[in-house]
Amino acid sequence: MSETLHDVPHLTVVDHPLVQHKLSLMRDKETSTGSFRRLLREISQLLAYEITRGMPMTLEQIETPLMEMDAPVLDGKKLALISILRAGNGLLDGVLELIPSARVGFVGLYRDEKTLEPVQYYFKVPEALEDRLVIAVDPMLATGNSSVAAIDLLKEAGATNIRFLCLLAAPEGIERMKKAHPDVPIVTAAVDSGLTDKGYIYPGLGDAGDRMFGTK
Ligand SMILES: O=P(O)(O)OC[C@H]1O[C@H](OP(=O)(O)OP(=O)(O)O)[C@H](O)[C@@H]1O
Ligand SMILES: O=c1cc[nH]c(=O)[nH]1
Ligand SMILES: [Mg+2]
Repeated sequence: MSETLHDVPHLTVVDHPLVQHKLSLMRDKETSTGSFRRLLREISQLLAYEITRGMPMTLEQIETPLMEMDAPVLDGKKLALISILRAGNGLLDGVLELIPSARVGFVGLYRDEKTLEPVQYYFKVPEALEDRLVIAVDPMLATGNSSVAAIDLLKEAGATNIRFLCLLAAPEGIERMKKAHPDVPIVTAAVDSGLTDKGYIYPGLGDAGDRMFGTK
């Protein structure tokens, strides 16, 4: 009852009207920090629905008030959600509400503003990654440098079944991920036009971490 890797497309854009409406509100520069955070949490749950498609299932015998039945339930080890700090936490919170039993890990990375290369400052992930579906979350896939580095680290730690969840992607980042990690399906709410010369997604929504936490 589970999907194989080949059934999951490399890129899925969730074009559901609710996702698109909330994303437009998030893009608006007048949207407050509080609303931005709330909208991201709401969208993350809609995206989580898509990225968890095809999770392994098994049948468990239960008794309804009327009769016994073999009911489908999730199978296998608890999945691992990996937040790419800091902006990943905005997606993590919502997904965790939907999958409260998930194990959680953190990869601390920030982008050097000049080189656009990721700088690592933290790494802590659940045990037995090799036996789990691993979902890495970060709202922004721009050059792809951060997500490629985070997934390199997850693979080094043993992960073999990884998916990547983001809110906005640039074509450049998708290409980079496809080259470096063709085995990692990506789910996003939108693919924008490109990158500015400073590496920002265009038209984008600005710096997700700053907008989420009110920093600048
Ligand atoms: O695809 P890339 O070009 O690597 O850019 C994307 C990265 O940039 C942002 O993080 P940032 O470095 O701003 O750190 P933050 O989450 O702490 O704000 C974002 O959350 C991604 O991690
Ligand atoms: O547009 C972008 C690109 C990278 N990181 C962000 O937060 N926003
Ligand atoms: Mg940032």
